[in-house]
Amino acid sequence: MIKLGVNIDHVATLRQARKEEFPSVIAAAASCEKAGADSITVHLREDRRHIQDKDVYGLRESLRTKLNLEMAANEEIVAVALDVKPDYVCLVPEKRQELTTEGGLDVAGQKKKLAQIVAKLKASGIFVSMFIDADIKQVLASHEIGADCIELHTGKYAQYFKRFGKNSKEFKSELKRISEASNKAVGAGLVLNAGHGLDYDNIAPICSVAKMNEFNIGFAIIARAVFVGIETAVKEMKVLLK
Ligand SMILES: CC(=O)[C@@H](O)[C@H](O)COP(=O)(O)O
Ligand SMILES: NCC(=O)COP(=O)(O)O
Repeated sequence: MIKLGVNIDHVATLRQARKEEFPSVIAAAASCEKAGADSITVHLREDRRHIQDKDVYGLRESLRTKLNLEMAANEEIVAVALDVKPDYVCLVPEKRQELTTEGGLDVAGQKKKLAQIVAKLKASGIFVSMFIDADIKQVLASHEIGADCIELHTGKYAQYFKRFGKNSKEFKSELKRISEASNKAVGAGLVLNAGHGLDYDNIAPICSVAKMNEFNIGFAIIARAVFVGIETAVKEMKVLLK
């Protein structure tokens, strides 16, 4: 069964709307774990639009499963990661003006810088993942710089599912691209994860990708939780990963 990492950024989005102390990110994570989440993902952005440093430190103490910290490859955030020591770090691209993550990290274009950060994180016992597009060049570069894992960006997969439909040539071509990048990653000994824009409608086709380790899913689960509660929303997604 493919594991489920739940990204709880948007519990913090709601809290930050009023700069309140509730809804609690710590309590949300505990509910996700109770419902069967295999890990909890939070994205500590440079602009702190949702997750705050205190959330990351609090989750480090409170989680029973694993803490996956998504972050940009910058000095300030790397220092936080080295202090918190999450189980996993996933290096992602960030642009302040972006609504959400728009693409994968260009690992191939900055190998020297990223290799140094990967080495520092791994020396602290942190498992390092690279958030990349389904591009063989990026997969090979991730392996070259010593990453343990890749997380394939499924934003285009989700867009094409919605815009063209699962039987369209556009969607099938993107799923094929994901499968090819996945095979290359597994062949290189990388752990294979995927995420971004995955939801209850589009999750089935990507479950067929061989050796998929874990999906990181956030927005769709938190949106569903508004109506059914977070435990039910997580359980409903877990069932789809069987
Ligand atoms: C990297 C990725 O696709 C998401 O995990 C990321 O967290 C999206 O950023 P927001 O959560 O700020 O939308
Ligand atoms: N890395 C993907 C993630 O953690 C969640 O992305 P989304 O489901 O909120 O789009």
